[in-house]
Amino acid sequence: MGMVLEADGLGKRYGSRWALQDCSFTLPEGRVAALVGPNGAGKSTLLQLAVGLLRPDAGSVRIFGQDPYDNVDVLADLGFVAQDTPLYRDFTAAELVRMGGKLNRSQWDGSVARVRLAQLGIPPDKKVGTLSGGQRAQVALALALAKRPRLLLLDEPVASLDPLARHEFLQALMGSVAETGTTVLLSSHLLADLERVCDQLVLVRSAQVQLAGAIDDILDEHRRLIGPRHDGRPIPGVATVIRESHTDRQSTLLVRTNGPVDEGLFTSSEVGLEDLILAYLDEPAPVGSHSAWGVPA
Ligand SMILES: Nc1ncnc2c1ncn2[C@@H]1O[C@H](COP(=O)(O)OP(=O)(O)OP(=O)(O)O)[C@@H](O)[C@H]1O
Repeated sequence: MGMVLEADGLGKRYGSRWALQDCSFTLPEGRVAALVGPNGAGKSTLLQLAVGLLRPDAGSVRIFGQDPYDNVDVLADLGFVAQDTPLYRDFTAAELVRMGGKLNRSQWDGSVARVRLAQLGIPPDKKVGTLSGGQRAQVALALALAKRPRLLLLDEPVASLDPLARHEFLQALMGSVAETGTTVLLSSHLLADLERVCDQLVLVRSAQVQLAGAIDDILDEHRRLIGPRHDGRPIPGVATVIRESHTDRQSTLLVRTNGPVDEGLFTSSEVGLEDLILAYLDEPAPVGSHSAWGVPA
């Protein structure tokens, strides 16, 4: 299977602080990948590196085998909706659809955008600057779908949509994926939505990729173990303890395995995607955060 996106040791620094560091993963063709992580983890930075809006300070990212910063030709196959869905506010939605047609001659299908926007009741003749935030997001998404990209990168696309619009948008996205085979990388904090539509996961925390791969494989690798109070000694079959809680006698551990775990000692059960992601995202505040605010740690 071809790789649409290959990140290798990818890093980006703002001043002396790494926004993304040593990031390596691949995204196979035709997959829908969830990009998750806490606020400030580096998700938008990763997406902007992938579309060539930022130049890496370390490592590389390749899109269809090419460096997106140096090869503008790659952009013809990319659709990107940035977090704040920037649009020319003085243009109407109809003008933006026409403009999309002029700027993207090869694969552009303006009827995709027109049909979507008509279904959503978005007026074609109103300046987009006067639409609501959710309506503007819908216009940006419709334009991205009309481009018929081979890779679609969406930075929190559904954050400003109402629940019904969110559901409908994700269905339309899945329809488009099924029809055209588009690969999607989609950042969101809405884990239940992601669980419904994604088959790949990229989890970023503290500027680093903690998990990346097929969701089924990742879930297979993790277990919840319940057993006698654990004293911290290595457990055969356990590579990493992700989260642990203890009572006087009993420990509950969420672990990443690297082999079979002794089921005589622990009761082992599967972990759901949402629980798994929450366990990985649960991290202490960075060193110095409390003193910076003058409050006790
Ligand atoms: N232009 C910039 N200049 C300086 N620092 C920046 C800039 N853009 C992002 N950062 C910093 O880089 C880090 C990663 O930011 P990024 O926007 O990639 O996070 P994110 O995971 O997308 O967050 P969120 O979920 O809140 O959108 C943060 O610490 C942020 O403050």
